[in-house]
Amino acid sequence: MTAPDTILQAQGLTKEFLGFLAVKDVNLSVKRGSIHALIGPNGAGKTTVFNLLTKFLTPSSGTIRFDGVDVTREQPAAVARRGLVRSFQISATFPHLTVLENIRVALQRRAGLATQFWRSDKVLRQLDARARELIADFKLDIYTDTPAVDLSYGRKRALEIATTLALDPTMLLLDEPMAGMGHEDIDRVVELIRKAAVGRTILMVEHNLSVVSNLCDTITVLQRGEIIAEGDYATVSENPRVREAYMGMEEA
Ligand SMILES: Nc1ncnc2c1ncn2[C@@H]1O[C@H](COP(=O)(O)OP(=O)(O)OP(=O)(O)O)[C@@H](O)[C@H]1O
Repeated sequence: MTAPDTILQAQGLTKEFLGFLAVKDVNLSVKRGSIHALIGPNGAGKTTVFNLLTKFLTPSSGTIRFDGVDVTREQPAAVARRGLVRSFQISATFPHLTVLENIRVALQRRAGLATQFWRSDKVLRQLDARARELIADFKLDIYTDTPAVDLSYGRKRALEIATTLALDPTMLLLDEPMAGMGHEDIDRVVELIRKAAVGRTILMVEHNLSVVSNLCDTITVLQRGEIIAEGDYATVSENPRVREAYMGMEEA
């Protein structure tokens, strides 16, 4: 039975690749409205769990329930329609479209208008208003008419998150949102994620422990495919198994 405040629950999740157990009997509950991180040293199985949860991989055994529904056998697009959306899954940005055009395309997809450009001016004007709101939320105003390809790396990630939010997901899964970013961009994206989390649940795989400590309510630590600790940052960072797993890796 799933507790009502649990939005995503994996039970006994296992993934075997040709005899190698990359994920072993993982039981994970994500609380509705929380920002939850999945961390662990290289090769711990984070990406595999992430791909299992978003249905990009089929589990060897175990179940996944989202919002009270068993989605273990569903296709990625079907779970995305239920509101469990992986950043960059549906919303990859188009490099030669401007910021406004990229967000408009995502909003049109959500509204089911992607192939109906003949829709009334009124509907398109409403989409434009929402697009400009998202652009302002993400502080991309001065880049409204800039092609995505000309944005800095951090702003490109901001645009990608904005296009994902245009789909208005209930739960957002982010795979290493800070990868390859400098300090200034990291601070900006942390704020964006905090904003994106209002009224939503977020699960992220992230290597940057200072980001995790500052942003996440719950942290699940994986090592060799198994959960070795879970709790808030203070709790997991004091756990001897976690300290051992991360020994000498704090700055990684
Ligand atoms: N398609 C695959 N076939 C075989 N082995 C795989 C496959 N995908 C992942 N693995 C193995 O499963 C283990 C877990 O990999 P995974 O990428 O999930 O770890 P990770 O925690 O995301 O690591 P990183 O932090 O380095 O990205 C690794 O040993 C990896 O080599």
